[in-house]
Amino acid sequence: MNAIEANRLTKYYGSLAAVDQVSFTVDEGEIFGFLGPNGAGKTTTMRMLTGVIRPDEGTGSIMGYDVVKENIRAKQARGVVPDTSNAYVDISAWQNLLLTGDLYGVPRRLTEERAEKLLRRFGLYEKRDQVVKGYSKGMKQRLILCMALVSEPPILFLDEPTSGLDVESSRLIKDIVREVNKGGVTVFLTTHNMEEANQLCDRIAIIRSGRIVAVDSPEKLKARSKELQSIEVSFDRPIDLAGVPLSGIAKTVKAGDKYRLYTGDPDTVIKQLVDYAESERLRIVALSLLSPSLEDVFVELTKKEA
Ligand SMILES: Nc1ncnc2c1ncn2[C@@H]1O[C@H](COP(=O)(O)OP(=O)(O)OP(=O)(O)O)[C@@H](O)[C@H]1O
Repeated sequence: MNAIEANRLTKYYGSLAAVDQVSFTVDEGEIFGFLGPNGAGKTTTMRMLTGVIRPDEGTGSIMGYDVVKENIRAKQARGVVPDTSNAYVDISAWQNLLLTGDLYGVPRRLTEERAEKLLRRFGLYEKRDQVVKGYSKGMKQRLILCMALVSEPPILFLDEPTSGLDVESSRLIKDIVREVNKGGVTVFLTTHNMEEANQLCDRIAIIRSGRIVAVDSPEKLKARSKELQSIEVSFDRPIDLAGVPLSGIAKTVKAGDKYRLYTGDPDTVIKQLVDYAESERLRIVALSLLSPSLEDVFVELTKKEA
């Protein structure tokens, strides 16, 4: 059984198809990333899968439960960290967790046990009785993650979980996502942070203007774009490499004192660079072959057609 299934999910806002026939499946135990630029439709997709809004077309399911027709069962199977805080700010972290436990029908003693464990793991236990209003952004985000986990759901949804957080909170959240995943929880997360997707995800769906343009593992996505290999080179004195006729180059980019040459044929380009340096009596200070970063692939795939 798939942990998550989206089948031609579609949502319109007026005439805009914010999400347009989006289909994918997430296996149990996977960390699945939904990566796309601002306004691509990530949050809208997640809201349909988490029962906040209804799809106009298509279906979604969580552990086999239809997100519309069997919403209660689907809800029991997922914990959600939404894009805006769902914690009550006038009560304490502890009270927020008890409320969430009640909402999911978890027996009170079990909620208390889990709440204590979670708050300790998230470094919030000492502050558990403080009202949430006084929490920093990072503390609030950690609390929201605790709330999403208190029902011990098999699936965890996170919308931009580390966006705008300090390095420490962000790292803690990533560590915990990995940890709960090791414990068997399937994770679906949206992000526009390529490095985060690269570090965390088993597979990534790239979404652009409401449509999925690729679904694959980070490494396979990188391998797909061989022509996005590049050579970084710098010489001992400044030269205008863009004016030098080198063959086999798709694009030349100057970055600081270095040049980055994109090519599908690094061998030929490196030989030409060496010849050029010799004829001009230049010393090559640095030369490296870079495989495409996820960012390169992302930029390529999310480029709007002219
Ligand atoms: N409630 C709404 N009413 C009208 N338009 C909306 C609404 N919610 C989203 N949109 C539009 O739908 C498109 C997709 O938005 P969505 O929030 O899903 O994108 P996103 O990928 O999550 O982007 P971001 O990273 O900026 O949150 C955007 O063009 C957005 O302006």
